[in-house]
Amino acid sequence: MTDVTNGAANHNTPAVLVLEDGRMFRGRSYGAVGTTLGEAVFATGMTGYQETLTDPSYDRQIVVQTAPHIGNTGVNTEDPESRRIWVAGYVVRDAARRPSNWRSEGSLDEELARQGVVGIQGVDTRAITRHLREHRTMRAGIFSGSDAERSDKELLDEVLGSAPMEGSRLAEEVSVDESYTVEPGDHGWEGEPRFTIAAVDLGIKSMTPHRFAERGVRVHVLPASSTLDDVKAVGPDGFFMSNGPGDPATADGQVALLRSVLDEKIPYFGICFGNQILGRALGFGTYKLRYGHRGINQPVLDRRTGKVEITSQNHGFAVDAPLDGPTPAPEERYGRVEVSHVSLNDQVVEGLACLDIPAFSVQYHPEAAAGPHDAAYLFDRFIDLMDSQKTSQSEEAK
Ligand SMILES: NC(=O)CC[C@H](N)C(=O)O
Repeated sequence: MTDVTNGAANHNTPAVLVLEDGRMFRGRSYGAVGTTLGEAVFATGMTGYQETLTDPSYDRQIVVQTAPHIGNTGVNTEDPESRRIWVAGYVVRDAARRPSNWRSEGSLDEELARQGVVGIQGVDTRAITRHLREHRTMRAGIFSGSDAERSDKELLDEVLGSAPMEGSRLAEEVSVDESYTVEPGDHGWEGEPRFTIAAVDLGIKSMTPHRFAERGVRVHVLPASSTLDDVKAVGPDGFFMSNGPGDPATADGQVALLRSVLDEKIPYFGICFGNQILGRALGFGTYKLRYGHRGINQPVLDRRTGKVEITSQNHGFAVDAPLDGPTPAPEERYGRVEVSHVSLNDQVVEGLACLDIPAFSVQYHPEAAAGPHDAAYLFDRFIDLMDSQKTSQSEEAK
């Protein structure tokens, strides 16, 4: 929830970050002035703040940047990953006073103010991060201007009255209302599209359809509430579910949709929320991590190849699946499944691969915006999966 009471920030305007356990960090306003509430999380990316801010998976989250200097390259119109900034609030140590970059079209401070995003600067982000890491991510508020002058108790009560992330259903809030198509020809692909997929937007980042399109895949992006008929209407060779905000335990509609798609033997690839939905469709549970994984420097082991990837991540929940070997999926009709990828920081499940149906997913972000490109091979793996499914279906038809 954001309540902006007056205009752009003046850098001497007081601001305070209040955590739900009563810890307070006083600083100065950044971006819009007013009040905002959300879940405080930390992100460890050294670069790519525009991609972070515009990632719809950050809806309702107050993002603390561990990189101390933010805003130095300004903002441009090329890097956003969606139509707007989604973070509920923004916490930085040292905000750049003046942007300097050949692509810069304006200052981050002004852009945050223009979009009504309340932030705070001049706080000890290292101390905040350590606190969240030791205690867990928690509800928080940023209060600036006259709102920062209210009593500590009033501010804390407001934070304690806000909704927790557990149980939040947010994908519908950030998804598109109308479907649209991303054409390979608009992304450098020459010739006819090779495949067509239906991609459900649960908070999709624009780089994801781009990565498909540049490989010759036509992408029909569909709203979060789409049905099996909507999916089949585009004649898909494959099905995709995107990243997105909120608690995967609330995504019953999408779990039911994915099950019906898997029952049709349409190849599936999921990213992040799409990985959690595959986990649930197979019958596993999900749970909230203590402080999550957010940043563009997260090491993951591909257990099939033994290779380590440095990945971009943004998740607060994870799939609860057994790490040892292929196991039968709790939903028996889907056969065996294995945890294909695992976090090298804490052994959290980072990928699932089905052995008896054409479906796999990862918890991290191979679209790499921002972030390293190590995991781009996953888009090719999905193309190979669609290819072999098409071949085996045409052989069956003979
Ligand atoms: N980026 C994502 O898709 C995040 C998925 C889910 N909202 C989580 O926090 O774990």
